[in-house]
Amino acid sequence: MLHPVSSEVYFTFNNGNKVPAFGLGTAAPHQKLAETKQAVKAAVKAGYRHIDTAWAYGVEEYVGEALQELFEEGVVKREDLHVTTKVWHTMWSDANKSLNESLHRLKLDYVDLLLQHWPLCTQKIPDPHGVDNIAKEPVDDQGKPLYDENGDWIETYKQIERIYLDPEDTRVRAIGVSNYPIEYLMRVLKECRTVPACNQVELHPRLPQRELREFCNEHKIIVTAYSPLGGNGAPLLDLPILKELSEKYDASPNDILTSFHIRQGTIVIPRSLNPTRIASNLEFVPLSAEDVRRLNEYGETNKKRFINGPVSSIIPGFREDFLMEQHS
Ligand SMILES: NC(=O)C1=CN([C@@H]2O[C@H](COP(=O)(O)OP(=O)(O)OC[C@H]3O[C@@H](n4cnc5c(N)ncnc54)[C@H](OP(=O)(O)O)[C@@H]3O)[C@@H](O)[C@H]2O)C=CC1
Ligand SMILES: O=C1O[C@H](CO)[C@@H](O)[C@@H]1O
Repeated sequence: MLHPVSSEVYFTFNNGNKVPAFGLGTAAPHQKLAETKQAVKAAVKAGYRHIDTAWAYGVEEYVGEALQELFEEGVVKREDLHVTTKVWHTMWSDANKSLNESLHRLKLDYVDLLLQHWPLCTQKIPDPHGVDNIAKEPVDDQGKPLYDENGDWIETYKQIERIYLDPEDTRVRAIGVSNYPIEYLMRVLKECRTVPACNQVELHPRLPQRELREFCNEHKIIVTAYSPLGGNGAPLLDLPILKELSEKYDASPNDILTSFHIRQGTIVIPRSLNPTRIASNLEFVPLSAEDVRRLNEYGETNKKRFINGPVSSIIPGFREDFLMEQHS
């Protein structure tokens, strides 16, 4: 039986919109932001139809240049692409402004999915190295996070929802959240009209997030796995269980890690700036249910959250992991 390549697998959001299960992540290292343009072009030419980006990555202009050239070259039409962007926590009270800045840089008049990037409200602190000269992770001289004490994290989702529900506003096709724990999702389900289409969270064999995935599945919120390879340098590629499964299925560790998500109905958005890697990691590996279970079970005793820090450590789940890392 022929298996589809990962870029041919589509899921359906709770609003009926289709979304490619496999996408390209674009959170490039600070010194390589401009390389995002060639990465996006290589990905779309290789068959990717889902680009994940964000106001905070500082790459939207490069993504926009790539998309404009791909449209002009006839490689792909806008309607055949899914583009996600996100509202950062320094812009917690300015979702509309953030969206407009993203659309301008992306050279698009709509995005397929707008996410609240973090359920946090932080202060706008000047930083020449930040996006729009605003510090990405504002902290004081002692490293203490500078939250906006007037802020309520749900306000950002409510602003995004107002944009989405306005029949005159065509800038957003679906809305969702990122880095939301169950407790925060429950508050949104109680206080808001729109069930998030997606919750984008760190997800991989060292952080399987079983309870969160079950909650999201129960409420028809599609989970998107970020940092599926473990972030910079892809530390997860060296897991012993991956070497075993790579041999068993005659597939690369990358393809095992991404297929693991698609097999369980999770969107996955690996990042690479390497055109050869981008073009080569599209094989969908038909992992058995037992091997999917084993990969999820691995994290029960080998837990590791790669994306965390002082600013995110007030979020349930992140807090415990941050303290554990501090004392390990
Ligand atoms: N919502 C949120 O808060 C977050 C969202 N994200 C999203 O998820 C995406 C993916 O997560 P991210 O943390 O970027 O990282 P990934 O887990 O996707 O890993 C990317 C890294 O893996 C490397 N890599 C890929 N393949 C190989 C290989 N075969 N051998 C060696 N190294 C390899 C890449 O290097 P190279 O470029 O050289 O291939 C890069 O350094 C992000 O880009 C972003 O879009 C990420 C974090 C948080
Ligand atoms: O989306 C994001 O990407 C970076 C790390 O890759 C993280 O800080 C942010 O949440």
